[in-house]
Amino acid sequence: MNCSVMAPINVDNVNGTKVESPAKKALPEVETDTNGNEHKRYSYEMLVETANFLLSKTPVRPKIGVICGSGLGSLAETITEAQCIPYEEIPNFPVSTVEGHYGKLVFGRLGDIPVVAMQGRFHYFEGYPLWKCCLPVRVMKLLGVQTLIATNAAGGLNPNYKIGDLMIVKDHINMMGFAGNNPLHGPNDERFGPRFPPMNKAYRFEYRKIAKEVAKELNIENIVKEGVYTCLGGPNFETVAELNMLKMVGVDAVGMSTVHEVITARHCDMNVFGLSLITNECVTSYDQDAEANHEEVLDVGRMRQEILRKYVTTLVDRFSKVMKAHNP
Ligand SMILES: O=P(O)(O)O[C@H]1O[C@H](CO)[C@@H](O)[C@H]1O
Ligand code: HPA
Repeated sequence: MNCSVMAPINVDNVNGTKVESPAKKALPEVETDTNGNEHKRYSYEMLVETANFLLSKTPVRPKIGVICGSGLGSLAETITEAQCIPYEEIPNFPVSTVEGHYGKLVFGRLGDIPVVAMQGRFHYFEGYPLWKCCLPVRVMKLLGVQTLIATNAAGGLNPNYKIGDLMIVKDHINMMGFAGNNPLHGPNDERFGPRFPPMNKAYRFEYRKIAKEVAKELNIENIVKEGVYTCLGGPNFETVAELNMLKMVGVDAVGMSTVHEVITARHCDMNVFGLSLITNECVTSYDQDAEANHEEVLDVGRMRQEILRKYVTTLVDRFSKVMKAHNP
């Protein structure tokens, strides 16, 4: 990736009109509903402003969006004709505070497919409410993105998983949602999606099937697994008792992200593929001496960067063919 930051240009925005790129400014994050109750959230108009700003900065019209997990930012380095926009310059965007998350949006091409990648995501433990963590997903939707590839680093709870394995996410358990913390909490804006979105097909079956075929073609099927992911609030790693409870309810990999992004993406009818890099073994016994740590997470990301780049680039190509077949 040779990242250029281009001068602002005037292009069609999501409403089909010409826009000037505005300087970054903070907009109010409070909306009042029909009963006069105030809710902290991004309004549709704020997100349109953010999308229009981005469209005014780049001629790329992305069809696929990639969220790079912890230590997986190098995924975006395969992007050609890249234009990087730091989060600090984007109206309404939070900033990344976690090591291994650069804090840039990268527009360009993977193969010949126009894409946008987040080099750095937002986590709840950084102090951002879930609706704020998920702002980029709705912005991607407004940019024209139809498919979201959400990657993450995760602890392997399934005893058959080894450090460095890749887990195709088959499903998730929304632990934070059990306690009422959901990115869709609050008034629903039908322009994004329905009040009660179904979630039983969160991770597109067709993409999971393709991902298994591609794993065979690339000769990495021995490290590619499929399983259930859960997100906890973090930032602390889990206790032994917590991990054993999660194991009992069918969790294969544990992290602190992704679930709320996927819920937001499905709410606005994006197709989703989820991929976890197993960066550490979850400690499920009091006899084990190991302790999870973020350095190891980043190291394993570096160790697997070549394979991940090749795998994700190939998946983008195959997914785009499916998208064209459904939407000629
Ligand atoms: O989910 P991503 O962003 O990949 O990061 C994972 O890695 C960090 C812990 O090392 C946590 O932020 C966890 O969520
Ligand atoms: O073991 C883990 N737990 C939670 N989040 C994580 N992110 C990477 N590894 C882990």
